[in-house]
Formats: sequence, structure tokens, C-alpha cells
Amino acid sequence: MTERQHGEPRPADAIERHPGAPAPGSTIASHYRMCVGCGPDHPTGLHVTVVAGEGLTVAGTFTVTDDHQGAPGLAHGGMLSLAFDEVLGSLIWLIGKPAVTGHLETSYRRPVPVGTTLHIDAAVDRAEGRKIFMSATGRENAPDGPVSVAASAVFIVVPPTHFTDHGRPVAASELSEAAAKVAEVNP
Ligand SMILES: CCCCCCCCCCCC(=O)SCCNC(=O)CCNC(=O)[C@H](O)C(C)(C)COP(=O)(O)OP(=O)(O)OC[C@H]1O[C@@H](n2cnc3c(N)ncnc32)[C@H](O)[C@@H]1OP(=O)(O)O
Repeated sequence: MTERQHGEPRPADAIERHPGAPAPGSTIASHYRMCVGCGPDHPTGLHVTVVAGEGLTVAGTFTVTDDHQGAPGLAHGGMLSLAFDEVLGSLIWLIGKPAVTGHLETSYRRPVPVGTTLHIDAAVDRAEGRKIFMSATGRENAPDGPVSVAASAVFIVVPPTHFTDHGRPVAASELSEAAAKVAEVNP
């Protein structure tokens, strides 16, 4: 291997769709029923939904409700970041490796009123070692609507024990099948 010169960008590593990834067009199940991003049982969560796309892409939706306001009648920027973290994070189910958000940058282009459904397209751009670079755009009320928010992120691949080492012990029944598999939580 040739040595890199100072300042020369590191070459991208291969990153591929896992053979067991959800098929394009299929819904990616919520990883945990009480997740504030995607959990269907969270009373005030975002209830983000995500569908697997081709390659390393997903399409998510987030409908802004009164629970997500900052200014009266407008989505809070932190809630919008959360929606992007969730949709970008769901790309890990296509890769089949556990990873967590290291860095998330969000660019707010238009105010997002309560009642808006954001259509969030997200993709893996490249990988470097344990770092996975991703990006996403959120469009107002239609997949081809105006861009309200854009984001980029670096997720870092972690050992499967990351979640139970730092979180609480969990039963496989609390998680989606895919989450139990990547976190190696046995029934
Ligand atoms: C059971 C449920 C299952 C499934 C549950 C799934 C849940 C998904 C939820 C949605 C996603 C989230 O919100 S996740 C929650 C929010 N995020 C977190 O809590 C992460 C907290 N941070 C950490 O745990 C740690 O800092 C890590 C794991 C990110 C990195 O620590 P580390 O493992 O010691 O990594 P380290 O060796 O220092 O660095 C490895 C490489 O990554 C780079 N790197 C390290 N940190 C960063 C960073 N913040 N931003 C950019 N790059 C970084 C380094 O420069 C290095 O690059 P190089 O030198 O190799 O080039």
C-alpha cells in the first residue's frame, strides 16, 4: 500500500448493502417501540416511518404535530434534527452493522408549519474505516416538494455491545428483529 501524503484525503472504503437488508420498497420496522424518533408507542414521539430504497438509500416521512412546536404553529428545529437523525440512522439496517451518530449537521431552509409532512430522502455517501458519511434532504408535503431542511452526518460503527454496555439491559422482545440481530440481543 502506498503511504498517504500529509493532507491527502483518505481513500473511500467499500460499503455495501447487506444481503439480509430489507427489500427495496419494504417498510423498515421501528427498532424500539418507545424510541422518540420512530416508536409507535411513544405518546409524543415523531412516529417517523421509513421505507428501504435501492442501494444504500431510504425514504422517510415525519408529520409535524402540536407536540413538535417551537414557535407557535412551527416545528422546533431540534425536532427536525431528530427526524433526520432517525431517518439517517435507519440506513444502518441496510448495512447490517451497529452504528451511532457521531456528527449531525442540519441546515434549515424554510419554516415547517404544524401539519406538514416532511419527505426525507437519505443515502450513504461513502465510508472511511468506521466512519459512514451520509446525507439527506427533507421536502415539504411531497417527495418532489420544496426542500425545507437538509442534513449531513457521520455515523461511527460500534461493537454490538455498545447499546447494552452504555444503556440498560434489553430483551429481544423490546426490539425489532433487525435491531436484536445487530445488537446481538438473544431471546
Ligand atoms: C439495542 C438497540 C439497537 C439499535 C439502536 C439504534 C439506535 C439508533 C438511534 C439513532 C441514532 C442515534 O441517535 S445514536 C445516539 C447519539 N450518539 C451517541 O450517543 C454517540 C456518543 N459517542 C460515542 O459513543 C463515541 O464518541 C463514538 C462511538 C461515536 C466514537 O468513539 P470511539 O469508538 O472511541 O471512536 P474513536 O476510536 O475515537 O474514533 C473512530 C473514528 O471515528 C471518528 N470519530 C469519532 N467520534 C466522532 C465524531 N463525534 N464525529 C466525527 N467523527 C468521529 C474518529 O476521528 C475516528 O476516525 P479515524 O481516525 O478512524 O479516521
